[in-house]
Amino acid sequence: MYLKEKKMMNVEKFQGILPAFYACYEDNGEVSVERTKALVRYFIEAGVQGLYVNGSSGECIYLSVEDRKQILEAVMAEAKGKLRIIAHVACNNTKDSVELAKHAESLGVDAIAAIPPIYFRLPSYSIAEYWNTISAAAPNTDFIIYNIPQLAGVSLSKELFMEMKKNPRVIGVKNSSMPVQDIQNYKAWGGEDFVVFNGPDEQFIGGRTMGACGGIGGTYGAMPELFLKMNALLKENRMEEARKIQFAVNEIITLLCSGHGNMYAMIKEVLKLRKGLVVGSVRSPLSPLTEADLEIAKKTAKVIDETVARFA
Ligand SMILES: CC(=O)N[C@H](C=O)[C@@H](O)[C@H](O)[C@H](O)CO
Ligand SMILES: CC(=O)C(=O)O
Repeated sequence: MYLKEKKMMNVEKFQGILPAFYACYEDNGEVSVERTKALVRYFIEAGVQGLYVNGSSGECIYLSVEDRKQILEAVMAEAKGKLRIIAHVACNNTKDSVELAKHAESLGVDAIAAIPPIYFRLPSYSIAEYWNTISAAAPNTDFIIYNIPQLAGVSLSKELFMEMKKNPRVIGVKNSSMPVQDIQNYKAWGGEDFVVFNGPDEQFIGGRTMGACGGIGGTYGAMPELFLKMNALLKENRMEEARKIQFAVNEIITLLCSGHGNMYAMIKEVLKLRKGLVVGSVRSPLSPLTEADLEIAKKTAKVIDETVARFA
């Protein structure tokens, strides 16, 4: 008798809490390798399952191809073998995206991901061709579709989904649309081992309940303890307790968004206050914090600490 090695299911492999990684800058605004590595170490210590690198929260839209390579290299240097790494590689033109896809594969990431091309409203077949060309540039790496219609201006229709399903490397969708039913649909169309991540942090428990195996989120980094706790409670079917945390988290997200400066600048300040991590501010045209925002950051950090002490 022999033991046949069981291949790990994708829904197991990508289970859990995968914070969207933030761009880390020097004080002069250039990408910081050291600060990037320090942020990775923070996430490892926090006990998250993986990271989503160079996505919306990573300010990908304002980074150069070189910046993005540098960030991913720094992340992989710290995280390889310790965290699942999904590299978002879309650049709004096929050529640069292909370059980043090849680069990501060469570093051994667990998956690549891409938004659709923005600005011009392209037909579905152009979007499919864009994604498939990117995927073909990383032929040994799984591909995840990033559906974020409110920002990208395109939503992942059934037609486009079915076209993409023909590509065997397409294993999942990171779904940031607001209807949680989209998650149910992608699961139903994708099949048992199709991975769907919840996008909107404000409805994490909703997305998980509708079939998401995990979440990728822009605010997880400010309070990973709370998302990890919600996920653990959901696994034990302790919905009432998870809901209490979700409601508290949503108040925190409202605070994070209440400054004059951009939410990611607020989160980075909160990281400094809570954990002593210095990762710089945000890149223009995103606005940095004002003096008055610093007070909001202090209040938010305090609320997070109190909420963690209460629930996690
Ligand atoms: C639109 C957007 O950026 N969505 C992110 C990813 O799905 C979320 O993680 C948000 O950052 C979060 O829900 C805060 O609104
Ligand atoms: C999830 C998210 O916010 C990102 O794409 O970075």
